[in-house]
Amino acid sequence: MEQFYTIQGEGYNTGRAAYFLRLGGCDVGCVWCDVKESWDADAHPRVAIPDMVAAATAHAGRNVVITGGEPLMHDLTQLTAALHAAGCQNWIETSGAYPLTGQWDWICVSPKKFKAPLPSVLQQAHELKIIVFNKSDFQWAEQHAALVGEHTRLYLQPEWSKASQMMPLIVDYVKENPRWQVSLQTHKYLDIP
Ligand SMILES: C[S@@+](CC[C@H](N)C(=O)[O-])C[C@H]1O[C@@H](n2cnc3c(N)ncnc32)[C@H](O)[C@@H]1O
Ligand SMILES: Nc1nc2[nH]cc(C(=O)O)c2c(=O)[nH]1
Ligand code: SF4
Ligand SMILES: [Mg+2]
Repeated sequence: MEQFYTIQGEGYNTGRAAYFLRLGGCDVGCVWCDVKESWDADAHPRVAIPDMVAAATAHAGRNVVITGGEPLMHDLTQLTAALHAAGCQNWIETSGAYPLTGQWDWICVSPKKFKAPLPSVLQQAHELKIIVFNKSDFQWAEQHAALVGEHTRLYLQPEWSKASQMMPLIVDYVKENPRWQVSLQTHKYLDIP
């Protein structure tokens, strides 16, 4: 759908330069999704893998974030192999609703109520990032934390439109439950892509 070189705004790798490949297509249907224009894969031009790799490696950074849309609706075997061959570190942003394909250096799973994550993807997550839209999401967060590995990093990220209401609850929760950390969509505060 789009490609851009920016700073990873969220989660464990926040603040690090990364080239984003946003792949079209998603059927998860989050009511608060901040890229609904990504949902229809056919609305976006197809780009060949060598062209994506060339664009990604035209910058100083070598970290590539593959996101969407839901990137795991595509078989990512060839794209990630080509990026690795070009010396890139491959990071994914996924809901976990589809089986994991490809070679990954960092896996961020952000599970959704609208389409459940697969246990096999949760078990491979380096990072679990829960979007907090209302109070009930803390209990829901714990249900998913029980399904990831013991070394998986746990993040609570406010849903953007609810951030001012949810941040005080997130702060209190992290102080009481220090295995969790705060994640903010810092790129939105920085006004960068
Ligand atoms: C747009 S999604 C694309 C990747 C994948 N479909 C997923 O949901 O993980 C990228 C990240 O943005 C988060 N996100 C989407 N809309 C958001 C919003 N309104 N507020 C906060 N985070 C949001 C998602 O939970 C996910 O972690
Ligand atoms: N800067 C920046 N960081 C991000 N981290 C995850 C994003 C996404 O939409 O997947 C995203 C994004 O859209 N921009
Ligand atoms: S799974 Fe990701 S891309 Fe799909 S609707 Fe939800 S937030 Fe948006
Ligand atoms: Mg985003």
